[in-house]
Order: sequence, then structure tokens, then C-alpha cells
Amino acid sequence: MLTASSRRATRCLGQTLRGVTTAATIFPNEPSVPTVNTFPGPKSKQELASLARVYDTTTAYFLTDYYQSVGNYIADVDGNKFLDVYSQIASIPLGYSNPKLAELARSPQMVNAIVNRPALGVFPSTDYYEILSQGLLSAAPPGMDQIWTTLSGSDANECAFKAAFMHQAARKRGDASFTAEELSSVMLNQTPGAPVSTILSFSKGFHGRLFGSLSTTRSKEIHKLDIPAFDWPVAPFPQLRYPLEEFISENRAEEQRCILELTQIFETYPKDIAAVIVEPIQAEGGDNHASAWFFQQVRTLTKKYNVLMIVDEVQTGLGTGKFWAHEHWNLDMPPDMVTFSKKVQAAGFFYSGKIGRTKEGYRQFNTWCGDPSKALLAKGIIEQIKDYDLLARAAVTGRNLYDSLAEISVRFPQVSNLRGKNRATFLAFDLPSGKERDAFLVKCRHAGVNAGGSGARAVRLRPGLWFEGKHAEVMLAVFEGVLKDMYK
Ligand SMILES: O=C(O)CCC(=O)C(=O)O
Ligand SMILES: NCCCC(=O)O
Repeated sequence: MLTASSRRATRCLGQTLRGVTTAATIFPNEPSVPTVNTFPGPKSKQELASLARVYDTTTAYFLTDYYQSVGNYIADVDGNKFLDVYSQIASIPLGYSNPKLAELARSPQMVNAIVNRPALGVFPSTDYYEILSQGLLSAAPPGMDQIWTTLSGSDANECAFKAAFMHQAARKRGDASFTAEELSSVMLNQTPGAPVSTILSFSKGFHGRLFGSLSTTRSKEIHKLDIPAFDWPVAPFPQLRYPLEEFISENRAEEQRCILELTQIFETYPKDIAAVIVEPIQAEGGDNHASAWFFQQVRTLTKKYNVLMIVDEVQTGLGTGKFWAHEHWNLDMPPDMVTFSKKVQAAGFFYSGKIGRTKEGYRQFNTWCGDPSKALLAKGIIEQIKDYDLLARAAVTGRNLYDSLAEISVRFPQVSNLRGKNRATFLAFDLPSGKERDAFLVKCRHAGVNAGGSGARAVRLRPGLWFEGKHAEVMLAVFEGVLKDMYK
């Protein structure tokens, strides 16, 4: 049954996509509606219990059958098919079983990259330059033409931190060599070889879970408890009111407050600050936005205080209607490093100049130094995005979806703080409490839509780039049904 808002989204999106390749062409076997019989089904329960004997399944939503998952639909082992607007925590860019990526996976180049996995730092492959230059670097953020590849988002951030520390130390050291004291003290984890230097992050930020990155993660206590942490500075991230355009002056005042506090930290913090790390939209921490003005100020301040600016695009990359969300800010000076992972499938960071390099070697290093098979996959993803203009199309889909959700929020005032306007389908809204949000997500799954949560009470939408009007229609109808069930 189509609601007024879902009809509207379908109409607009149908017009946009007429005459171009659609998800139906790419995924001829994609279901047109979800099917949910028994959920969780008997097989899912049984097979999860088997898996649980050897692997921690505490957080599993259901046992997934990836062989049966197609396009925007994820299947479970009991044959249930859900419209997936969460995409493996925002990390499947082009739908399940994407035939073009599957073809790439069968190519001799991919087979070679997988079975002959190189230790790239010492034995780089003949095609790594071509894979990087025609792939990831063809979508590099403005002003950046250098890349370092890593293994995960956390690893990307940590390697960017290391690059920042080494760059700052080299800047201060000038042409001098390491001193004998540096060489001996570093083996004892003491100064001056292991200097007291820090990475500043923002409240509610999420930058990963490894030892260094976790110290910059500030989203939820549970991620950090019991793990030793660096004593590093934290600055307030603006807590804005939504919709942004209705609270312009309040929001500007809040951002000014945060910028003032950041300035104070730069002025008075007793330890060296090598870099600031910031997400363009705080994702895990609750889909928290800030304006281009705020980020422009951060860039100006970091330049002024000789602090590097790392933009963590692990979740926003490919997700906001541009390759990189910070492209929405119109910065005068690009950030120093931009980290990526998730939808890109490969991980690493972009930079310009020499920030990511050291003259000695073996300092930014590990056995793999990335993974050519993932970099090749990233190339295939970027090509498909360009071939079908998927970022611009996601921007249109997102605008219509935002309007439809805004209409829903009028009928259901429990749906509040809708956010992500003009950020494609990187959308979220709040429900009154975390308990209600969790109940909403469970009910949606029973009704055939797999969505996610972020922060304390947000429902987050992260569909892939082949998500279109007809998918939005299904999602909106399910959301309306569940909201009616919960609130009317
Ligand atoms: O939920 C998220 O946004 C982040 C997912 C992730 O990387 C994590 O939880 O470690
Ligand atoms: N940050 C982990 C989120 C995982 C989930 O709730 O699906």
C-alpha cells in the first residue's frame, strides 16, 4: 500500500531514472518486495548456535546467506529477504552480488592479487601503480595526489596518526639526525625518543578500536572500558538542532562556542598536539552534523597552530553525494590527510606532498602495507560509480527521501531531528528514546527492512548506491506501518 510520501518519492525518482540503467538492469533477480516468514527462523537460530561454539555471535542480527543476497536485498539462512538500508554498517557500496564486481573477482588480475598476495612495502607488484592511479587516486580528494594503503579504517587512522607524529618531529628536527638520547630512550618507551605528543579528537567522534585509534574514539563508553588509553585532548563537537535551516543562529552560536573552546585548547593544552582528527558527519556517535563554516574554522585554526588536520572519511566516503564529504565544505586549503575504508573496501589515507613519507623507510610499514585485491576492487567500485553517475543519482534519491521522511515526521512527531539534507542517502532521525529506537529497528526487520542505529537514539540509513525510488517506497511504507503500530 503506497503512502502519500512514498508515492511522492517514487514519482520523483522514477522521473530521474527514466532512460538510464537502473538497479533492475544490474540486478535482474533482485526481489521487488521483502519476504519475511518466520524471523528469526529455525535455521538461523540453529546455525548461529553452532557458530557461537567457536565464534562470538553476541551482536549478530541474523545468519546471513550472502549467496542469496542480491542488490539491495539481504537474505537470511531461512529464506527471509530484507531490504537492506544498513549495508554491512555502511560498507557495501554497490549492492549484494554485484555482477560487475563478481566479473572483476574472476579476472586473472584479481586471482593473481589474491593468490600471490605481496608484501607491498618490499615487493610491490607490477600493476600496483596502475591499480592505484586508475582507481583510488582517480577519485582522490581535491589537492591530494599521494596515497598510503592499510588494512582497515582503524589502521588507516592509526597510520595517519603515525604520519602526523613523524612529520611534526621531522619538522622540528630539521636536517639533524636522531640523537643518541632519542635512540636509547625510545627503546624504553620514554622521551625524547617516544615524545609526549597527542592527537585531538572531538566528543562523540568514532575513529576505530585499535589501541591508538580507540584513544581518539569518544562515542560510547562500552567501546573503551578496560582498555588502557592515551591521555589525549578532546574538544566539544557542536550539538546542533535540526532541521539545520530552522536553527541557523542557535547553531552558529553553538559552533562558535566549540571553536572558541578548540582555540583555548590550542592555546593552553600543556602537551604538543600533532593533529586533529574529525569526521565530516559523526556516524557511530549519532549522525551528528556540523556546518561547512565550522570545518572551515577548524582548518584555519589547525593551520594557524601548526596542527595537522586529518579528516576521517571512513564512513562518509562515497556516501554523501560526492566522493568525499569534506568536498561539501569548500575549503581554501585541503586537509592534510583523508582516511578511508568501508564503502571503498580498500583502506588507507590520501595526502599531498611528503606528509605520508619518511626518508628512512620501515617506519610506516608492515608486511602487507595494504592489499592489491582490495585496491583492485576499489578501482572497480569507482569505475562503476563513474560509469553510472551513481553519486549524483544518490544525491537525488536522498533529497526526495529526506522530503518524504520530513512528511512522515509531521504525522509522527516521535520522528524528530531528521538530518542529512543534501548529503544523499546519509540520513538519520531520532526516536524519543534508545529503547524505542531499538524496538523500531526490530519491528522493521520483522516487516522486512534492515536498518541500523547510531548514537543514543538515532535510526541511521546507509543504503548502497543502487538504492532507488522503488526501494525508498518499500522502506517508507514499512517505516510508516511500524510507526503506526508503535504510536497510534
Ligand atoms: O557503527 C559504526 O558506525 C562504526 C562501525 C565500526 O567500525 C565499529 O563499530 O568498529
Ligand atoms: N558500532 C557498531 C554498530 C553495530 C550495529 O549496531 O549494528
